[in-house]
Amino acid sequence: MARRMMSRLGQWSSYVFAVDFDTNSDPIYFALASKQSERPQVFRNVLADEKCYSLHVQSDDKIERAKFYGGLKKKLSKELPPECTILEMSIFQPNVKDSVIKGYFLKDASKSSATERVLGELLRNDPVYVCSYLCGGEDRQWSQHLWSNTEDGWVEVLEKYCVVPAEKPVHHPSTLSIINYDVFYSFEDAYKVLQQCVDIIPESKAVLELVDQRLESKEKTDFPVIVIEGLDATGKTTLTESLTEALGATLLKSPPQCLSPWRARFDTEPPLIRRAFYALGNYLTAGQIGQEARQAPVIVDRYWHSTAAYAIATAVGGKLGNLPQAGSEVYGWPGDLLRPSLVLMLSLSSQERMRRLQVRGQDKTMEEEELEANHLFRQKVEEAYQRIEGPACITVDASPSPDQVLQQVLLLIREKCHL
Ligand SMILES: Nc1ncnc2c1ncn2[C@@H]1O[C@H](COP(=O)(O)OP(=O)(O)OP(=O)(O)O)[C@@H](O)[C@H]1O
Ligand SMILES: Nc1ccn([C@@H]2O[C@H](COP(=O)(O)O)[C@@H](O)[C@H]2O)c(=O)n1
Repeated sequence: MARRMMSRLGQWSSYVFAVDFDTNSDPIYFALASKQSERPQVFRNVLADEKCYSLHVQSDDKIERAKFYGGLKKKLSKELPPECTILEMSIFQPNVKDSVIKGYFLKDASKSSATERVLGELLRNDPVYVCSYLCGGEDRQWSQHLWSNTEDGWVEVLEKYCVVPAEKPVHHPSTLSIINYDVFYSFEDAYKVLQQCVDIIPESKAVLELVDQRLESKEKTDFPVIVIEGLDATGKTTLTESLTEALGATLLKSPPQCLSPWRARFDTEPPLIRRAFYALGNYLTAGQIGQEARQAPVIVDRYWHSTAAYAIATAVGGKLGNLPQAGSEVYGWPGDLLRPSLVLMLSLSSQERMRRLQVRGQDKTMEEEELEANHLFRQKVEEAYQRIEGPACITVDASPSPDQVLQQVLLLIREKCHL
């Protein structure tokens, strides 16, 4: 296993390592070299005398990688000593899509050998490779030592590399693997992921059978299709119901009702699988839209913007500025997904949204917990919503009363859709 990794790191000169020591600042970027660099020390100010390690998931099967990585942090948190800090880490080739290898960097302030024991077990049993980082010599330089397990189960240390500074890349590494890992831009790409999950997630078969029976959606619809978007508790359900009545429209939602039996199951899966599920939900809804928009206007509660915005905001680590720039291909609309006539995004102050959440009193999903706890995540979702094109969303102030919001939206629809 480690030998295979060596072949991968054998090209280490083209790889950069990124460690997120603080989500509010840039990662520490470093590379590996056969000899020390005269440039400033890499880990100065972030490491003292802790023992440091890294582990990365390595498998040619992206489902296996996603599944194992999805459970790895929980496993490490459970088995490592509490004094061991777990930091996000990635190895990547700058500007090379799909080159990211995700993993963790461990700062171990414990005095025990528990961490090495846990890492040795992982190396022997799982698709990972493990390295340790040592600081030595008069010049206090850091070096990376690759582990390999031997036939009799011991861990030996293979060649070492010098840790040297690397330039900050143009794009944050987390943006290099969004396409077809966090967001799917074609039916086929999403479908393939669930096909590969049939053996490990039996529910995938039932979802695929439903998707195989989906209605074909036309590019153009006879009646307008209006999508209502927004964070949780902004008033989408309230507005879509009143809009449906006011316009004599048909109300649909994504994911569609027929996927409800499996939604909670796929919500527990890593992004690769979960987002493929929601992407297929949009295609199912698109088929229903195409059929219903022959007879009447259609109102849709969440659609592509929700799927892409939450996935991008979840995938992109660190600062708000790490989001791909507006105009990036990640904000594009799938070429094979029905485009609505109008997308309205309900906007609300955090305070009012939290009030409405509390008044509603429903259980919060993990994502709602994250939105509530993590201001940075909420900013990324809202910013990603605004950058999605094809069509872009129009922001609507959702703070007035339900009826005032309804009247405001009816005016917009009449203006934009000539209804
Ligand atoms: N314009 C409004 N003014 C005050 N309260 C509102 C308004 N619209 C909705 N609410 C209330 O806010 C709460 C959330 O509304 P609603 O369920 O429609 O939001 P939502 O966006 O569909 O939420 P979620 O996406 O989490 O399902 C409900 O208690 C609802 O009665
Ligand atoms: N088209 C969609 C709709 C939803 N999602 C994901 O589900 C989350 C919660 O949706 P609720 O309607 O239950 O609030 C949402 O935050 C998205 O992560 C999606 O991806 N695509």
